[in-house]
Amino acid sequence: MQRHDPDPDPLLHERTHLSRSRAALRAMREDVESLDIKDVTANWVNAAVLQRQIDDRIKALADLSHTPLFFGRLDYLHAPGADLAEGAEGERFYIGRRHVHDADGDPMVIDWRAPVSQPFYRASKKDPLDVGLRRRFGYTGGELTAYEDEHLTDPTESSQTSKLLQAEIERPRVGPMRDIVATIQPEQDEIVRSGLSGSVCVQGGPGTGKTAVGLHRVAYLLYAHRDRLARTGTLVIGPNRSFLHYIEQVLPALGELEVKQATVDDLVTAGIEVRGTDPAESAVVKGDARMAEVLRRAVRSHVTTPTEPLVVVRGSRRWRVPAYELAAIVDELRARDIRYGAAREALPQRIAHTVLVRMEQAGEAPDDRVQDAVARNAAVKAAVKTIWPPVDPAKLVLRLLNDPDFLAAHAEGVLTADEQKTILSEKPARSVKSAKWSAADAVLIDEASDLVTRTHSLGHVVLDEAQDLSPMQYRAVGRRCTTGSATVLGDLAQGTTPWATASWAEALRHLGKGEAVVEELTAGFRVPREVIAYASKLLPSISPGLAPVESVRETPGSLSVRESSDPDADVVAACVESLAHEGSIGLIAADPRIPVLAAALEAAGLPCLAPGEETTAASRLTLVPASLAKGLEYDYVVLDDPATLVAAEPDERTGLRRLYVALTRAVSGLTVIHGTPLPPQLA
Ligand SMILES: Nc1ncnc2c1ncn2[C@@H]1O[C@H](COP(=O)(O)OP(=O)(O)OP(=O)(O)O)[C@@H](O)[C@H]1O
Repeated sequence: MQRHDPDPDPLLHERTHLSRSRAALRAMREDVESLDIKDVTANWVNAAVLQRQIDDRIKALADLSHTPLFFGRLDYLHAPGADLAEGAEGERFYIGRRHVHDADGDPMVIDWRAPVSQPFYRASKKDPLDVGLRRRFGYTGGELTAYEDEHLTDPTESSQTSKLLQAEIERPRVGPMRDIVATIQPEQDEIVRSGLSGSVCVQGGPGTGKTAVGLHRVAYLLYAHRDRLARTGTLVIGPNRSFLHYIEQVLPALGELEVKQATVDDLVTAGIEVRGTDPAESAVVKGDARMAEVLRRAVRSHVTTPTEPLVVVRGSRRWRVPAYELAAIVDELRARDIRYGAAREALPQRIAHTVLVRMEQAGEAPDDRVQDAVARNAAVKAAVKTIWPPVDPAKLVLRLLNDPDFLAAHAEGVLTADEQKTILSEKPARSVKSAKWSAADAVLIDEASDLVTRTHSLGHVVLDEAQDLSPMQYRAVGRRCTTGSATVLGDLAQGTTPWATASWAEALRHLGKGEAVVEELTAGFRVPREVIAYASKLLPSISPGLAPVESVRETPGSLSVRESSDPDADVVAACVESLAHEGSIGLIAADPRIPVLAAALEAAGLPCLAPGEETTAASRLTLVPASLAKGLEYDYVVLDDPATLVAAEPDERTGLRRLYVALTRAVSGLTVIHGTPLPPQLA
């Protein structure tokens, strides 16, 4: 494909640009390293802050030998508009992970997130976006070794799938998740670059790049709205620790070190310890959005209408506020859309104001200080304590779950009698401390806390594996981005909780982002065609109406399904067989099978890791309980008995969905070993 290029040795030319860019990056780093802040900072706090910023900047300017400085080049037909381009006078741009400039400030490498880089991801023969040539670079061990050209305006050149993209997708997966900056696809790029103000929801089957897209979107938003998001903060929410560990390197590799990660449980368990679990039926009711109304009523039930007048003594005078006037103040505060705690704080001032009016009517001239003093008066404080008492969210939830009458009073017409019975504790705890709180209880406490004091909202939240959240969990996440936006990622077919999301529209409503656009990703970058076709046989049973993923990869021989009369031995043998290949291996099994298989592997002298432990070239086999497989991937997967995996779940649909997740973790090959008959859907 080099026929259009007049350059006699393009590769040499590009390598020269690479080494010059590297030198320029080194010079940029040295500039920062040589900054002397002694003279510019007046105090040690400023010095420490500045030093930290400098250290971060130095880290961000590191030249990582295994991540190429640039991966693409765009030759524009015309110089892009000066307002758009980082280097408007040039027509050729090298696209990389970060911006690099030479001593004169001219760009050597353009950040992939800059507007001028966008055509690298979006330009096509149909719409070349003024790009004459798009070049992709291939690297081997940090060396630039190949390039691939597309002449977008040349009608004689036929479109082909990029071999470099293909190679990137097929590269063995050892270690944590990698970034995909070099190969983001057009439909993914649209999501990555959608604006900060709007929320986006992405429905996509296994391996369509939802997690990758969500993480790159954060990196993009931080680039495009750095100041705003530095103030308001960003957060990535994932299903569990091992998953978060798996993805934690992606953003730092893109130069973003400030993004926090958490599970939903992490967010809501501040101050209490989760030691209990709920049976499914009660967790479903506790996770139902109607609980928000029960809690709202319970919190507000603490407010009482005053029946006694209030008498404030100041000096020799007594000021009397009649009960009906106090009641009017309370009614007005009740009607306002403010938090319980905020209203409670406003109440003494309102009462004091009424007293002040009385004083003025009596010819006094009280000022603000008098109002403050009245608000702090013991009689006023005592009245406020009776009328609008403090509410402890955990105590409130404890009482709802322990006291049938209290629950009935607030759940009347909201929860049925049976539902109320379901969530009442069997062994009522005496105190918040001794209670065996469950994860669902923690979410209730979080909701109650928000009714009392507004939860702090972040600038942007990415919610991964969203399909597993209960409505109450969506609400908990939603209140952490009320003033910001969200990226919601999930797959309805992979929902394995009893309260799994059935429709995105409804989930987004619970999240408070009903206006979010739902996008769909359908191209699969992980699972080979044969394997995804096999797994997709489950779709009609687990998520009728969802289209199967279109794998971009043909890998003949990637699926092997074997019946076995000695499954433990055959599973071990399949692991040994997989280990003969390069890359990571995951042995996925029903959770109850894990101890047996761990023993079998040990007896065979095969050491294995737990999910979340990083695979390395030396230690590549992970034993994965099916319950933790979500979101993860392995080059080769050995799947232990599907029917057992299905049977380990509370119902068939959940079992088949869990199986769908397990069947879709493989990048290069899947071996299914079954000692019992396969579920009929797979037969
Ligand atoms: N454009 C791309 N170029 C290269 N690799 C990609 C691209 N998009 C996705 N991938 C790779 O495909 C794999 C699957 O991506 P990812 O884990 O983000 O998918 P997912 O939709 O979140 O899957 P799941 O539903 O199973 O959680 C990852 O290894 C990811 O790096």
